[in-house]
Amino acid sequence: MRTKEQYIAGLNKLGRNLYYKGEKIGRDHEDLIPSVDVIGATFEAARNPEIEDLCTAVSHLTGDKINRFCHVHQDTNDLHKKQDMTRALCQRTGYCVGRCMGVDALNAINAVSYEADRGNKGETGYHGNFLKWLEYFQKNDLVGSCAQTDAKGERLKRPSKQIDPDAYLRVVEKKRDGIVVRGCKVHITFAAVADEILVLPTRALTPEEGDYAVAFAVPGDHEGVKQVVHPHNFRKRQRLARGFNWGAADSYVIFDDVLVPWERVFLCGEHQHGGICALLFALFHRHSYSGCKPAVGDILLGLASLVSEVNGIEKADHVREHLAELITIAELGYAAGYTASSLGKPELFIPGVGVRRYGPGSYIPNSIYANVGRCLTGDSVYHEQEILCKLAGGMPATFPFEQDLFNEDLKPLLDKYIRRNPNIPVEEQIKFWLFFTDFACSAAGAVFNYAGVHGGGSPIMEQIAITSQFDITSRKNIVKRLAGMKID
Ligand SMILES: Cc1cc2nc3c(=O)[nH]c(=O)nc-3n(C[C@H](O)[C@H](O)[C@H](O)COP(=O)(O)OP(=O)(O)OC[C@H]3O[C@@H](n4cnc5c(N)ncnc54)[C@H](O)[C@@H]3O)c2cc1C
Repeated sequence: MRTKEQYIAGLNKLGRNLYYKGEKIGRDHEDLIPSVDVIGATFEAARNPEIEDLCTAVSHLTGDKINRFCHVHQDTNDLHKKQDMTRALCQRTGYCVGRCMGVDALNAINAVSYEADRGNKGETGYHGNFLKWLEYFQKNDLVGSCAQTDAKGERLKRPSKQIDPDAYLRVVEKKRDGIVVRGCKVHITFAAVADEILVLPTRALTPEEGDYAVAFAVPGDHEGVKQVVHPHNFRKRQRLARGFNWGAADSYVIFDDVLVPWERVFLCGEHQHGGICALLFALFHRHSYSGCKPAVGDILLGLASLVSEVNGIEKADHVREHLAELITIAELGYAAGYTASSLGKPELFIPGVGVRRYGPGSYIPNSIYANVGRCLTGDSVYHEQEILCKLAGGMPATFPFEQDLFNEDLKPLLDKYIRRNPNIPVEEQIKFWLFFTDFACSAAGAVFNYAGVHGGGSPIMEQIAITSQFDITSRKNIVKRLAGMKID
């Protein structure tokens, strides 16, 4: 396994294909440092005796000890550990830990490449390609990002009905040495600081949309790949350092006629498997959300509880109600993920087919529970913010800048007027309000809320997943029986 320093050294060897504010930048740009530190924390955790059991696994390919973010889940215990690792690391860094997109994508592709080869009666070698790539990925302890979301053009039109056929990434040419792909994947988190980008389809596809059914992996700086990067960082600090300086960076990843060698192609043309790959990545990712969202819930609860203390209102009745609500959302999200892990099997619900054994025996979380947890917690994001806003009052919106807090003319006056609870030193109150502002009332804070609602799919997508596979008929029959009605 690599150290954080080795990861950074690897990043700095990548070619300059990142565009930011009109310039080409290196991966050592100062606005990417918080993102690098977040991913760096996943390397440190794998070597930390306190948490290494959660953060490492034994490779089913080589028997080597590997970072859990590179692992294919072999049993329900692996699913539980991924969920708990995600919660623990998000608590440590203060928000998204970034490496789950890669592990979720590789687990989806592992199963889909196997099934596609089986469907093709062994005429394709997708799974062999994938396992070879996976061994390289695990041995070198690489960081993967997942590029699923396409530009998508007109929302109500399918890929094949778009005016611009490149609105969804597609294969434009098949050559002897590889495939040529064109398109743009948007909002790709941490792609700028990842070693590898795993690409897979966004949606269900029809037989004439085989060119869109493509999955592959390329290095982050692969020839023809351009990334337009948007970092989300907190306001810079000079004097009052945070416990962890969290940040993220999302990219528009443009594939400008990119040649992908055949050995890195894991699916190419099988439209049903393309749709299943989209669904399966979303499922693994919604399961990861049952780890990260409860961690964000832990931070929201800490903020709500501390802000009540700082404001001296902790004994007020409405505070108890709000704290109970925050705990309920986070813990129900966790419980749903826990159940999804416990009920995990090498099985998948396939729309129009039903539940069937899927993949080479690796474990897939239960889809109903992964989806209901994600739906509940994603839909609660702005309600949680409303609770924080009600408890905080207006302070986070107008809190003075750090330079003013330390200005010698102003410091005694600001200390005097910022102080609320006499039992908490004013310096502690200042640090608290600065962090509260970062988290709940900043540009980066606003981005997290969008990520909380849409990451892993908008709530409507979970509602479709839930209602399309839940046995609603049997519930109608319960009522019919109780009501004395005829059951068909
Ligand atoms: C901060 C952030 C990080 C992300 N990270 C990643 C990542 O790492 N990798 C990745 O692949 N993706 C990532 N995503 C993308 C995320 O999965 C998408 O935002 C989500 O799936 C919604 O897609 P969209 O943004 O294109 O929304 P849109 O599809 O534009 O949705 C906008 C509205 O249109 C509606 N709509 C869309 N299509 C239809 C339709 N056919 N019929 C009816 N209504 C429709 C939607 O319900 C919604 O109300 C990230 C998103 C965010 C915000």
